[in-house]
Amino acid sequence: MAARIPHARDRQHSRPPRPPARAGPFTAVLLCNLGTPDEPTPAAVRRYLAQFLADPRVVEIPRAVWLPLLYGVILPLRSAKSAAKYATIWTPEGSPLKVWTERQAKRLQGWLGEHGHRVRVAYAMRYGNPSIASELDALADAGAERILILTAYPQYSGTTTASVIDAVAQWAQARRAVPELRFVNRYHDDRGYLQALARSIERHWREHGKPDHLVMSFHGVPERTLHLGDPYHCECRKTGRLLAELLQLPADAWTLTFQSRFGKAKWLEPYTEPTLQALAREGKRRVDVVCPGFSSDCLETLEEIAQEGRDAFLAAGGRSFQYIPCLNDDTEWIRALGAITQQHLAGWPTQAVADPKVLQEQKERAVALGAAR
Ligand SMILES: C=CC1=C(C)c2cc3[nH]c(cc4nc(cc5[nH]c(cc1n2)c(C)c5CCC(=O)O)C(CCC(=O)O)=C4C)c(C)c3C=C
Ligand SMILES: [Fe+2]
Ligand SMILES: [Fe+2]
Repeated sequence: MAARIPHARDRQHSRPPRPPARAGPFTAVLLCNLGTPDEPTPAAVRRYLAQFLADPRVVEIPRAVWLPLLYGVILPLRSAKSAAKYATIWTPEGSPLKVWTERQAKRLQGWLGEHGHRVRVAYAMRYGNPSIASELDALADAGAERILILTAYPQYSGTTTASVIDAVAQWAQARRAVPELRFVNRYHDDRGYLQALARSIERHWREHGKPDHLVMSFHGVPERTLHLGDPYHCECRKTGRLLAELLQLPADAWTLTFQSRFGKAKWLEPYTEPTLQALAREGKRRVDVVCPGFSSDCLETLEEIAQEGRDAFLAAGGRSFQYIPCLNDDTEWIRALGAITQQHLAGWPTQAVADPKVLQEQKERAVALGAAR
C-alpha cells in the first residue's frame, strides 16, 4: 500500500538534506496532468479520490457540509465502483493517463532538444503520484532556476488549471530559494493543437470512412462555475468551433457536449450520453466521438465514452459507434506542445545551440504562430 501523500511542508521538514548533485543552473518544464490512482484497487482509488475531491477548487461546497459527505458517503460508495472501472482500462505499464503523460514528457524533451533547447522536462500529477511537490523539489534541488509549468489542459478552468497553480504556490511557500516560475494557462485556440486534432480525426476517417455525425465531448463542470466567471465553457466552445472549421463540417454535422457529471447539481449542457441516445433515435446510424479537452486517454475517455457511450448509443438504436483516440503521443501534437512550450520559454536561457539553421527555423515558427493567433 502506498504511503499517505505528504504535504510539501511535511516533506520539507522530515526529508534529510539532499546531496548537492547540482548539474549547474538549468531551465525545466513540468508537464502537469490531473492524476490517477496508483493501482486499480478500492484502497488506492479511495486515496486518490480523497485527495481529488477534498480540493476546494474541485468541489465548491462549504467544507463543513462537503467533507462529512465525502468521507461518510462518497468515498465508501464510489471507491470500489470506480476501481472496477479502472480495472477495465488498466494496462501492463499502469494507468493510461500516467503512461501517456510520461511519454509526452519524454517526447517533448526530445523535440525541444532537436530545436536547440537544453531543458529538462519532467511530469507530475495534481492528485496522486508523482506529485507536483516531489517533482518540483527534485528539479529545484538539482539546480533548476527557472521552471515552466505546462498544464495538460488545453482549456482553462478554475477546477483544473488554477488548482495546479495552487499546488505550485503551496510548494513555493515551503521553499527558501524559489525558482522563477511561469505557467501555461491555456492553448484552446492554438493552431498547432487544433491542426493536430483535425489531422488525427481526418486520419481516422480515411481509415474508417466518415460518420453521420461527430460528437466533440469535453469534461463537464458545474454550470454554476460558468456564472461565476470560469472561462472553461467559452474556451471549449471556441475549440469546438475552430476544429469544426478546420474539418469543414457544416453546423448540423457535429455537436459539442459535456460528460462526466458528478452529483445532482446542474452541469454544463448538453450532456454527452443523452445526446448520443437522441442522435441514435433521430436515425443517425454512425456516430464518432472525439474528446478534444483530454490530451491523454484515461478513464473518462476509454471507459465512459468508448465503453459506456458506445453501449448507450447502440442500445438506443445506433448501428456503429467509433471513438477517436486522444492525441496521446501523436507526433504532430508533440510538435504543437513543443511550439507552445518554446513560446513560453522566450527570454529564458535554455542554452540554445548556436546553429543558424535551427535558430532561423525557430524564428520562422514563432512568426508563423504569432500570425496565426
Ligand atoms: C467532482 C467534480 C469534478 C470536476 C469539477 C471535474 C473537473 C474536471 N476533470 C477533468 C479531467 C479528468 N477527470 C477525471 C476523473 C474524474 N473526475 C472527477 C470529478 C470531477 N472532475 C472524478 C470523481 C474522477 C475520477 C473517476 C471517477 O471516480 O469517476 C480524469 C481521469 C483520471 C484517470 O485516472 O484516468 C480526467 C482526465 C477536467 C479536464 C475537468 C474540468 C475541466
Ligand atoms: Fe474530472
Ligand atoms: Fe467518468
